[in-house]
Amino acid sequence: MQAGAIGQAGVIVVAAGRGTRMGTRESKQYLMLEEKPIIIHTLETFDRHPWIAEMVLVTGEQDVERCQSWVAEYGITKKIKVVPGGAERQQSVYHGLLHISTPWVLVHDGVRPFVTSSQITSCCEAAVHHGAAVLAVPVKDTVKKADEQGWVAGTLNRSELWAIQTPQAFRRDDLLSAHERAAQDGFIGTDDSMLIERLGIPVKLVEGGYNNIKITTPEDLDFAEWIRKKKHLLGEGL
Ligand SMILES: Nc1ccn([C@@H]2O[C@H](COP(=O)(O)OP(=O)(O)OP(=O)(O)O)[C@@H](O)[C@H]2O)c(=O)n1
Ligand SMILES: C[C@](O)(CO)[C@H](O)COP(=O)(O)O
Repeated sequence: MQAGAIGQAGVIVVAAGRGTRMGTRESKQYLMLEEKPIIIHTLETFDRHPWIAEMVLVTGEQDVERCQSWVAEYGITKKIKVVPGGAERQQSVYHGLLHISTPWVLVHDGVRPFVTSSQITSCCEAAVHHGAAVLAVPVKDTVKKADEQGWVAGTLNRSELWAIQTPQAFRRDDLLSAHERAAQDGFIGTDDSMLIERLGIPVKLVEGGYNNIKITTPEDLDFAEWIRKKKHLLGEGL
């Protein structure tokens, strides 16, 4: 394996959520953005990346078939499996992980379609160098803690705060152990790094981008349209 490069990695793209905060009838990962479902934009970026050897798309059980059709229709070229997920994001990642055979694995939210090829590269390089890596951006707002009555309970030191994104890259065996340990302990985390951190494995932060948004609420769709238009103006693909 070339120094600094991850060699051949697998990616788990999780897309089995219901999108309750978006509130649309169609799950947000299947909404159209520039005439393609959001999830296809996400898959295409990983499909084009030279270090990604295999992909696992985790969807709701009821969506496996239509996603398999889309993968063919939109010409995804890499080895890809579409598998059903679980009730929590964490379970969906675990279901996907059971189908990964590469020594390194990336986990990515299906609803982050603006991840770039160079962000994937940076995340992979940092993982190989440091053992585990996550994309993140410095927090721009002042962040306060609140008490239960809605009063300010303190102000956090912003210079220490990062908003965590995906992809997140780990050794496959570490991630498997981390998920098994979390399941034994009944621990549910909001990202995979939390599970890795519980094993005492250091995780390196890699600067991501403020455009690598997770499409979560309706206003994110407007922002996604704006990012798409801006990328066109700049002559960049999605
Ligand atoms: N059981 C779940 C829950 C979430 N996800 C995926 O994890 C990513 C990040 O989750 P989030 O934005 O919270 O998506 P939803 O769970 O769909 O949204 P909500 O919490 O508003 O219902 C999404 O790509 C989502 O499809 C998943 O694969 N399986
Ligand atoms: C993994 C993640 O995208 C990091 O920001 C995020 O935590 C997952 O989203 P959720 O809304 O907490 O499920």
